[in-house]
Amino acid sequence: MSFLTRVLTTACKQPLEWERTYFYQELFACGFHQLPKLSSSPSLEVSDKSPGAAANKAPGPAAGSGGAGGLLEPPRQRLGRVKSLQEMPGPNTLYNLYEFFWKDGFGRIHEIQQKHTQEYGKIFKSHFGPQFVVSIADRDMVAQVLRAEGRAPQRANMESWQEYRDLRGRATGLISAEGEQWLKMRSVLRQKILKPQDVAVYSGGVNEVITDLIKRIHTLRNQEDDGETVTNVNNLFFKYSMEGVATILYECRLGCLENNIPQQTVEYIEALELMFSMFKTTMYAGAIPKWLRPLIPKPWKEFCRSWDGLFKFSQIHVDNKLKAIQSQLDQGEEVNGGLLTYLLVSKELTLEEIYANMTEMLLAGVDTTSFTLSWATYLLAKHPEVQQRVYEEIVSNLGKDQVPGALDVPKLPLIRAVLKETLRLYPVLPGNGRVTQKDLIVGGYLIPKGTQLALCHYATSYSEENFPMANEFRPERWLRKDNLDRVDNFGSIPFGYGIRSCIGKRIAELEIHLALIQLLQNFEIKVSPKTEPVHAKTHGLLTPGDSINVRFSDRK
Ligand code: HEM
Repeated sequence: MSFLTRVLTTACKQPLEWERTYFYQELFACGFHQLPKLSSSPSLEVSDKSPGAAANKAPGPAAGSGGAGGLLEPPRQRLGRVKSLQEMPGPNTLYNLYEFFWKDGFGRIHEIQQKHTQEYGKIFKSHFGPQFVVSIADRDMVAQVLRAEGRAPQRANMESWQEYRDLRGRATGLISAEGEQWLKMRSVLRQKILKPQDVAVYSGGVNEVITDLIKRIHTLRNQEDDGETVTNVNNLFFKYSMEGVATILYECRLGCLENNIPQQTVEYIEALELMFSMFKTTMYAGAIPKWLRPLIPKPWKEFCRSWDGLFKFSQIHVDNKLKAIQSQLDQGEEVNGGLLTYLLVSKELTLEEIYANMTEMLLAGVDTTSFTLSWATYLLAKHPEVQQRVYEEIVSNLGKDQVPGALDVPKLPLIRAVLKETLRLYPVLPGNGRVTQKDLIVGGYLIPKGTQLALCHYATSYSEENFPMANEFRPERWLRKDNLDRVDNFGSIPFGYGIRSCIGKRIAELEIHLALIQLLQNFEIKVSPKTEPVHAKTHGLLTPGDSINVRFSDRK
């Protein structure tokens, strides 16, 4: 999902102006109403908190109900002087070019966020040649920006994605669409996968995939001398995530966890790898104007080749489903199924839109989930005492063998806390982007409409103000002491927030929670002597920089 990093480097673009009618409706649907009710503030669009001040409060929902459209002028006497972008600190262009192109900054975007926050404060500007980005690394300011969003927020300039789709006559999916087009698709898809109860029906299918995952672990560890180690566990979780998400999206099995993976699936994986391997080339290519493509054709050609592969794969599976539905209808049978069946039968989206959304959701759903599972496994192996507590919680609620369903997960707050803490320490998307759709005053600066914002989630996740002992793995910090206790925190919003947040959040949670529960029921996960401390690197997403090798010892 290299769209994130494109966000960080693409140019400002003038967006459309939107009203904000559906914002809270969607916000509540996303379950984010549990976020802290925070202090009152003159309006949603303004915050008088200086960047350096302690971040304990963010503008509250009530404040957000203020009108549609442009900047609500703050009472000047409260805000003091509103500063211009010229006055905002930040690294200069030359330094950025040196850092990114010479010192391989693209692999360290997460660390650079932290470094720049320390050097320039919680709001700073950066230039990448002609491109201009305002970075925000403060949880209150992030909250302010996201809560002020209109009805169709613009994530970033997705020009190259759009160009490919125009070239091939393809539709846009949720990730690449904007404006009314995005709103239409989002309102269809959100009805089917945005709430925990929507995805609970997929527990059975996901559990079948987990059975195969466990079989695969047995096969892999038997190939090792110690009979326990699985090297580069991310390879395994990649296959699990792909199989799991395809079970939900395509309503079929792909065979990723078999010894011999079907050719079609192998080709898809190659296309996906190509998409990621060319991440850096694409970044460099972003700076190359179109007229130079005849001279430097490779990045654009590879980009198109990879998208061709991804679209082809989705199209095959969507068409298969369509044929199956048609034959059921021809025989007068009732048609039942999941998301894809619903989309094909209801015709709320065109066939091209269905291809595009299936392609983009699969792209968004595989690596994100597998990296998170890899990190969670790594952290549990490194913290046996935490693992033991989680295991005891599972055994006392479900026993050693009971296969969990989605409805069991709320009984296991620690497993949920493990996922939240994993995503705090390793947010798969270390930052996110927005293009402002109206003038805003943030951190005392006037940010004009059309400015590219980078929301620095990695930096806020590691801020001691937001999370005491931030470098430590402490899942308990996410446990609620009582019903009134609020543990959600804008410092860590790994799935984003509000109307344009991750639509696959509930799918990812289902896949990860159920897999972790069954893994712990079956195995004690231990660090392998083959594993050095693993550091994160940015490669489009925040990925493990080295192989994670773990031992899966049978539970006695
Ligand atoms: C641990 C796993 C995952 C993480 C951490 C994650 C995180 C994110 C984030 C941060 C965004 C951007 C939100 C924003 O701009 O505010 C996003 C968008 C998106 N994600 Fe996920 N994601 C995960 C899994 C999935 C899965 C499993 C799917 C699909 C089945 C998926 C589909 C999408 C789509 C389609 C979007 C674009 C939504 C839109 O623009 O309306 N994601 N994700």
